[in-house]
Amino acid sequence: MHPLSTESGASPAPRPGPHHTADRPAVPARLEVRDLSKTFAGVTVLDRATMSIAPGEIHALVGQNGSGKSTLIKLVSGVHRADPGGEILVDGEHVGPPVHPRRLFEQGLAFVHQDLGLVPDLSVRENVRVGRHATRRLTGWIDRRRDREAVRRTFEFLGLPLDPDAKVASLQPSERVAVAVARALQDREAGSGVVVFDESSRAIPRESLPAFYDMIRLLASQGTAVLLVSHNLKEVLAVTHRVTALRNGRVVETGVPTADLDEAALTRLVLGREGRLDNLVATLPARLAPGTIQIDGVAGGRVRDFSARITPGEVVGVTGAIDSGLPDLAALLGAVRPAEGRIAVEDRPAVDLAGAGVPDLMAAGVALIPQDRAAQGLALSLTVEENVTAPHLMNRGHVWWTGRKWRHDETDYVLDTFEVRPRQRDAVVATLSGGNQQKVLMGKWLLGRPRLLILDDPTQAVDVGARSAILHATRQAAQQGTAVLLCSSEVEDLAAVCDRVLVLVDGEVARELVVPLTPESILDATFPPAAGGAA
Ligand SMILES: Nc1ncnc2c1ncn2[C@@H]1O[C@H](COP(=O)(O)OP(=O)(O)OP(=O)(O)O)[C@@H](O)[C@H]1O
Repeated sequence: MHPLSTESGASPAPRPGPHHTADRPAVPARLEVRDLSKTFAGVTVLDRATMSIAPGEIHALVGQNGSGKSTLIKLVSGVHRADPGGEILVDGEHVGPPVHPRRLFEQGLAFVHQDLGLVPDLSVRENVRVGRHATRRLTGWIDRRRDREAVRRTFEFLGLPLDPDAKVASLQPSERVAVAVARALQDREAGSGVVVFDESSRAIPRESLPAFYDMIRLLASQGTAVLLVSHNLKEVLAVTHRVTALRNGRVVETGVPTADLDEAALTRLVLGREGRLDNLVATLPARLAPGTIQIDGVAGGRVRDFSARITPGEVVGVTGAIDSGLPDLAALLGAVRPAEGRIAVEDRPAVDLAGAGVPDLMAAGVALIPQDRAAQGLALSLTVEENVTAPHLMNRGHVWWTGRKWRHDETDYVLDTFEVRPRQRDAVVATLSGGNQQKVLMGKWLLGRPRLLILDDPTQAVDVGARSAILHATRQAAQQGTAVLLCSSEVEDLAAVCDRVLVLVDGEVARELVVPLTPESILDATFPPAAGGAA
């Protein structure tokens, strides 16, 4: 088995202990939610959700973008107040709603969000103990020695020998997750509590995932319950014991044993229909158009020298390990980060990235669909229609009027192509779920028919159905003459849509793969087995 494949972290966790036996009283669920509902402005987005998790269980919460997963988590964590009528119990004790953060802490409910909420410049000790520092009795000063001891004990329990004085910025991604977990679980007995990982694995590169899964299994083996919110169906199948699926705000199935599911069955559970990821290179073959896009000598961050030649109509993938420069590349090419290098689009004058900004690239026909959609891609306080049509007003509108029909039509096209939910042109983007925001962003840039489209991990945070729609739209954009550069570590995505894949090593293109591509061939070229050393 490949040391870095998802399977390397994939042996299922031991099953949690039985809920009750003939000679022992029934053990209450570690976490139980009963009939939790949430209504925003008259719209019920979660409707009487009920589920329970046993001590020692790893439970998955799955569902399409906008199905209500985050809303359910936010009701349990007290970020949102549930509609009247529901109940949250931990170890059989009522904890809300309303939920008080202090009560959650006492009951051992801990939440690890995708961004982890750590301060990179502070030490492990400072991050873990913030708000809970031990103080000296007489002076009230922070007692670093006691803090350090408390942190060391917590890491012992997690099986990780982390130095409490190390800066968080210097840690591996999986170690950072451990710091977030340690902060959540400190001062608590081993085996107690519930840890909710809300799409946390998105913060972790592929090569560090096995270590993260091992930590989850260790927590569960000690009796802690784990709730894993995830769009990654392979991860759900590999790591969890049971699954709860939400669809349109309702629990459609709960407590389904993962052992009874395969990827197709889990996809049906999420989507309510089949959702196979086709090989789009075969179904939508390349239609190369005349012209060339030449990228030369791009450098910045860990990227030392990236050059590529792309033909309009071609989808070229770029991949690499976390330290290859891949995470920096799209932002450099899109002039979002300071960069050197040049991009020449067909016969237009080359854009010098050293002096260029986003408007220069847009004028040259280059569009970047960034990862950080809130900071770089979307105006969160505007509506879907305003976001989708804003970049095109100058082309489609008129000096005196902006036109309404084309704006409605193009917004409807995006809403339908990507199945954005809710399907409302006037929905404020901030109120959409994360995955639905991603779909709006993709549609917004595809409508502009760019000459070069740079995609930065476009399927992160999207459900299995939207992922297929996004990859389909990518291939279609290429067929209409756009040159596409897809920067991604998702080997299934790359294999499904790319005509070629460039592999970055140490900031330079080290290998080039051509069709036929498979996830395995891309993985092997990215992490050659001889290199070994899985995390
Ligand atoms: N503050 C809010 N105001 C109005 N509607 C909201 C608000 N927060 C969430 N919603 C709506 O509630 C629904 C459920 O959103 P939620 O974020 O729970 O989905 P999700 O399953 O977590 O999606 P994703 O997988 O994309 O993160 C969506 O239709 C969303 O637009």
